Amino acid sequence: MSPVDLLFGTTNPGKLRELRRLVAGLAVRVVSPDDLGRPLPEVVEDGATFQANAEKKAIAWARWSGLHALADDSGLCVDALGGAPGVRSARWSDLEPDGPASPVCELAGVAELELGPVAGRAARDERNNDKLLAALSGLPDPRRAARYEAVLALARPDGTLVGTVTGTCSGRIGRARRGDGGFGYDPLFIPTAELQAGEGTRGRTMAELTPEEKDALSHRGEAFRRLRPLLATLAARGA
Ligand SMILES: O=c1[nH]c(=O)c2ncn([C@@H]3O[C@H](COP(=O)(O)OP(=O)(O)OP(=O)(O)O)[C@@H](O)[C@H]3O)c2[nH]1
Ligand SMILES: [Mg+2]
Repeated sequence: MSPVDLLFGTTNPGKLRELRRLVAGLAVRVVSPDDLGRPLPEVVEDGATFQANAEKKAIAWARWSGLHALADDSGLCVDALGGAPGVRSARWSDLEPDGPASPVCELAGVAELELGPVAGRAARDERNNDKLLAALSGLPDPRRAARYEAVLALARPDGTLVGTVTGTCSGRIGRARRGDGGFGYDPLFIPTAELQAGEGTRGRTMAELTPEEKDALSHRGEAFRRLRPLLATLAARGA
């Protein structure tokens, strides 16, 4: 039986890397928007919740591609910031242009234009992390609690929804970037499981974990494990 094609409707290479790992063992072939070689649809993420955005993206990508499509809307929610940045995590630092300049790019938004989408995203992640450190500056550990949330939505080619699943990962925001794995806020996010790893351990950030270690405890890994039975059924039916 040939694997079923599943479009992963994302513009985020970090998410795509993780999803390709997570489908291992399933008769599913992950197709990226770039694989289809057509101009990407503009999907405005104007939903107030991760679920609203994930479902909107999944439906739009399914209809655009004619394939089953999976979309992920996710983000970082910081207790001391009332749950911000939340659904605005990707572009948080662009929202108030007076955020601290990134070491990579002096002016907000210039990176995206001049360095291209990948370097632009890296520069934006740098600015987001600068802003997060500034926003929590001086707060003691107990006030630096945060959680990642991920919502995965699966849509049929006709744009109807198969299902939506969620995952979360609690942790704490560190005081300095550590590690070069993962993406986005990972260099500052210390999972609770790492903080409980034992007396005297400093707790590794998400970016210091191996990919497999991150998948085992991340919000995306948890959401995907809830999605797996739906994908197995899809694959068994040959979509
Ligand atoms: O360090 C991180 N490790 C993670 O595991 C993670 N998951 C989400 N995030 C942050 O939240 C935004 C999602 O925004 P988002 O869901 O709109 O995705 P995106 O805009 O990057 O791509 P797309 O899937 O929408 O095309 C991302 O950009 C990141 O800043 C993460 N940061
Ligand atoms: Mg997005």
